[in-house]
Amino acid sequence: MNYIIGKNKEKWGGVWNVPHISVAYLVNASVLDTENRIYNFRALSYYDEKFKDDEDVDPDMNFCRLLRQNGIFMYVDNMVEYGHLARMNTYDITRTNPDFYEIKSNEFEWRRRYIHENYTQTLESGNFEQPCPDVYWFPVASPIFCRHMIEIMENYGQWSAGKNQDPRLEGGYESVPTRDIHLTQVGLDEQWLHFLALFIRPVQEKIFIGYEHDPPRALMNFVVRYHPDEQANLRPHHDSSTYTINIALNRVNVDYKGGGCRFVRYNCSVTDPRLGWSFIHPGRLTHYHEGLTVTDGTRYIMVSFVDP
Ligand SMILES: O=C(O)CCC(=O)C(=O)O
Ligand SMILES: [Fe+2]
Repeated sequence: MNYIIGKNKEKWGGVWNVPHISVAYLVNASVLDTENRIYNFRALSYYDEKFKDDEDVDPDMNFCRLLRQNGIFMYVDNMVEYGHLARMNTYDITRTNPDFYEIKSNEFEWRRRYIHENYTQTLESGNFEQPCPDVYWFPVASPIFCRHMIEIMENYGQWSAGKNQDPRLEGGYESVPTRDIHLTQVGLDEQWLHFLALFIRPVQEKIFIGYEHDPPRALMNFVVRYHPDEQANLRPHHDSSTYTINIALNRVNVDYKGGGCRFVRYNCSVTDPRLGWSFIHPGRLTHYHEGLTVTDGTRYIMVSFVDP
């Protein structure tokens, strides 16, 4: 009912007196006044002497029955936006930043919290900045996205050695290794594919016209950590991707100095990445590129090789 009416508020908006409500309600505190003991607040809907041993009594039914018996009216109201219920059954509180894992089950909240405030407007306008030839740049991740991603990785803590031998890979060998953590290691790989399909694919289709691959595939999704004493840069290479996503998770000249990405063929560097903005560029042939040296602090980026 709420769905149908919600779409036609002018015509159908109102407040209805109803005999039964469930799941979510606003209750005037006086109704639950413990002095009057109409209901026992301790067990709210369950408590009723008569049914206290009956496990089959539905809590909603019993609660509403008690209200009716005591002459307390119940209403459904679609005139005011009170919010909505998040799904909690998928929520895994053993994770660092469990909200971040909820992109599929609580997409509405996820989007509001983790997507950059200018993402939609940029996508709709179709005006994407192009700092180097066929390297485009767009806002996608909110500052909280960036912080939560770094926290998830640092909390997990098992950064790779940045060596050629890499037991996480099928062949056991990475020719251009970074010090990184893969999303599979923190249980975010499925969520990431959803993120690519929802938020990256529409941008890609507007920029590289005629390439349509739905849903996008990606096996290599990882956060790189650059630090002068660890890995400070990345030598020129191609990515094993049709296109690559590279999101800046922290701020140049605030969190680190130096860094950035240079495209060798065009002798073009982007040295002023913006927090939560992503590059999108072809992975092979023309876009031979390198990670420039970080001279101070720690630089974090989220990289994804899409359609390998
Ligand atoms: O440091 C950068 O921005 C480049 C990273 C990169 O090319 C990669 O991880 O494949
Ligand atoms: Fe790369």
